[in-house]
Amino acid sequence: MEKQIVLLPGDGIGTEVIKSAKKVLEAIAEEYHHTFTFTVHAIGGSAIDSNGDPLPPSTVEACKKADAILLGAVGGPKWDQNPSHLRPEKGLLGIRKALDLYANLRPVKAFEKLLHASPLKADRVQGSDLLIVRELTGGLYFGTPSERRDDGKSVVDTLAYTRTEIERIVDKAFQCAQGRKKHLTSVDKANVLESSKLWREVVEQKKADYPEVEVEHLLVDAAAMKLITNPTHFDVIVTENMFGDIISDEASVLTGSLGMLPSASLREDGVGLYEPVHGSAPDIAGQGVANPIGMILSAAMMLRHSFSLNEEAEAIENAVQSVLDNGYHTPDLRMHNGQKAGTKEMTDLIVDHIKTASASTCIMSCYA
Ligand SMILES: NC(=O)C1=CN([C@@H]2O[C@H](COP(=O)(O)OP(=O)(O)OC[C@H]3O[C@@H](n4cnc5c(N)ncnc54)[C@H](O)[C@@H]3O)[C@@H](O)[C@H]2O)C=CC1
Ligand SMILES: CC(C)CC(=O)C(=O)O
Ligand SMILES: [Mg+2]
Repeated sequence: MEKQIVLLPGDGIGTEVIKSAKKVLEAIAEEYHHTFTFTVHAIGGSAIDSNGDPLPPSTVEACKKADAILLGAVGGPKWDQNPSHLRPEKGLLGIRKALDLYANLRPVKAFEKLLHASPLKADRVQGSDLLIVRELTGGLYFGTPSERRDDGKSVVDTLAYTRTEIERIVDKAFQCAQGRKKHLTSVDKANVLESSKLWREVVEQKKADYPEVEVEHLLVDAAAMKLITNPTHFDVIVTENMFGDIISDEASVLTGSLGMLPSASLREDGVGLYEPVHGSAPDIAGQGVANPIGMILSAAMMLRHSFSLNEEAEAIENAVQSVLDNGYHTPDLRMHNGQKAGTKEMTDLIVDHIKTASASTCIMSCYA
């Protein structure tokens, strides 16, 4: 298979972990006989520095032509005081909107070996396996007006959704639930917000189209509490943009680190951008210690969702699992035992495992 992949490293640890994903994909290409061609384009703070624009038109054009996109992370203190239109985050929001990537899938799975890396009690975390389906192109991050008023004495942000925008993300979540444990939790603030009342109405209406899926509604404050007190209660969670942003960082605590979580941002036709859930982590950038697993698992999601390469995606996931099972982990995972590894070492261990596993599969099939 031949595929064109656009890499958007961005800023901070984004530039470090994207190298890991590329290395892993190169190993997959070699072992499974695919041709992946990578081109690098600017986004975020580094694009402000190079092009005076957090999302240069050339980046958007390249992304539109690509078979899939991998993004590291954007942002950093250097650009924090910039005016809103020159913030790195505008680049990320801009590419999501430009490609209509409305469905953000954020799987959260507690690895057995890392149960003690979570500050939560291991017996609570054990067996956690949930999927957050976050609406990604509407809500507060995109509403207008969003501005200071009265010489800075007041301010307004706007939370707007159309029924159609809610319907398509709710449909996506029901479809995900159908392929999993058939339990859907819709998270909103329908006791206060009009937008949430419409959200709940749409979920109730869509229920009839997916009779096998059990549906519940939770208010976001209670959902945040239940997510860490009873995480195995959840299968698929569907929620609007900002609630999804917040509860997914919270859910990462189940895995031991924000650096573990991957994501896929999808358009209706399957076009996708894949990125870890974390940001540019300025506190550890440049030290070679960033956890590459969220980024590497995002590359696996790319293989599965954009290229239908399920076996190859599984090869990456199995390699990650094995390296963790062998006791290796980056320093963000607070473990009492095991072997600490940096970004490059973790990546090389994962690559080695992919190569060894593929070689042994070949030997077994040759003798079969
Ligand atoms: N998708 C994106 O590009 C995102 C960008 N940001 C931006 O990133 C910058 C920093 O934001 P923060 O609030 O600090 O969030 P962050 O996600 O960058 O970091 C939060 C904490 O988690 C740790 N962490 C995150 N990823 C890690 C990894 N792979 N390995 C080890 N530790 C990891 C960091 O060291 C930090 O202590 C800001 O400019 C923000 O706007 C934030 C979230 C998402
Ligand atoms: C620019 C932010 C909305 C990025 C973020 O925190 C996210 O998508 O998780
Ligand atoms: Mg976030």
